[in-house]
Amino acid sequence: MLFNRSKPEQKVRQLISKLLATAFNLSEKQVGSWLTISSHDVLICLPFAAGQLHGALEQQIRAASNEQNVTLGHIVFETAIQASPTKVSKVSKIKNIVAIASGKGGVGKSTTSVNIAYALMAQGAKVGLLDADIYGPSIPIMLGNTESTPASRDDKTIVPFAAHGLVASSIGYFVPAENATVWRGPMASKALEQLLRETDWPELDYLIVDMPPGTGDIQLTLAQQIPVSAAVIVTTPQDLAVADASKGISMFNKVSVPVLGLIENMSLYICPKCGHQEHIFAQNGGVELAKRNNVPLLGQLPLNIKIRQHTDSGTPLLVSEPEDPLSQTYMQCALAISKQLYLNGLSDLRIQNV
Ligand SMILES: Nc1ncnc2c1ncn2[C@@H]1O[C@H](COP(=O)(O)OP(=O)(O)OP(=O)(O)O)[C@@H](O)[C@H]1O
Repeated sequence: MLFNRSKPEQKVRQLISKLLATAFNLSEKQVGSWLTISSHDVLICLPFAAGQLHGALEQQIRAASNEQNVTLGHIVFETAIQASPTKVSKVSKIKNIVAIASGKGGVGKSTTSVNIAYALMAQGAKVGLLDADIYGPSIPIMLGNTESTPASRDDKTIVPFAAHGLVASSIGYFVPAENATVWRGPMASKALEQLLRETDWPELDYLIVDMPPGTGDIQLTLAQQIPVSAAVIVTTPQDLAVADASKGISMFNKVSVPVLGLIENMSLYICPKCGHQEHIFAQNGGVELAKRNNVPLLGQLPLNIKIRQHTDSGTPLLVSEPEDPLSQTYMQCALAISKQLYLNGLSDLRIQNV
């Protein structure tokens, strides 16, 4: 029979499906399509970036197969991220554009964008970073790339600059910060769209876009005219920032860009000498906002001098100290973003199939 799989193969499939379903809180049916089994060899093609878990998953699979006397050969993990649908036409070679936004300025949106970009890369995705913050393009400084100017190989497209393995570009090359205050939404979005479409990006799973802070005309036009797959909102826990972040969520809802969730930055300060914890910017503001809006809390980062020192000196934490617990927190946020975008795609499919 055409669909009759051999018994040992079926056993391997059942065992691995069960483990993956538990690990990612999905159904066995959902994870079943990730598996290709040939004889005793297994290829696991994950639809989101979860590189940090590959080793532990393999160990769990091998332990379970020993216990159940199931013979296993090679286990290979791959990352195969799908493109999500957008209203505006997509940029060639870029599967997903994820906007990182904040209602209020200075909450750590650029710092988060940079570290999330590296964390997604460390999780196994192909990632680029676009600095769209016309008011204060800080990405070149954070990537240690202040000297570079846009170059072109063919006088038509711009070559993005490379920084510690990441490709990036900045609107700051084209919009002098001192002029930004007089820019209107259509002007900013035109400049950004040109930069986006005329940059010679390599194949990317994700392009992270560091948006300008705020929820005004410029942000609304950018969110509408750029083919954004989804947005992530960064906030600090204090009331003022949370109120503005809430406006940010409403803005993306208005233009039907799904909000993947919230990252609460500067959640608390832990004294490195005595370990005392202080909620300098109030407590749980982001947590409550996420609950109120029924969006996931993707992660919480403390106020920590290492984050500032590394980012401000052009070697972000993920690059300089990838094993640091704070880097691991960024890794978990990156995994949550990637997985949430995948889950959004599943619910889109369900809607289309109704
Ligand atoms: N978790 C953190 N711990 C310590 N310092 C942080 C943290 N997050 C950000 N910072 C620091 O706070 C400052 C502001 O951060 P950043 O520039 O990322 O904010 P922003 O929201 O992008 O600002 P803007 O509104 O200007 O775009 C930077 O000096 C950065 O290094």
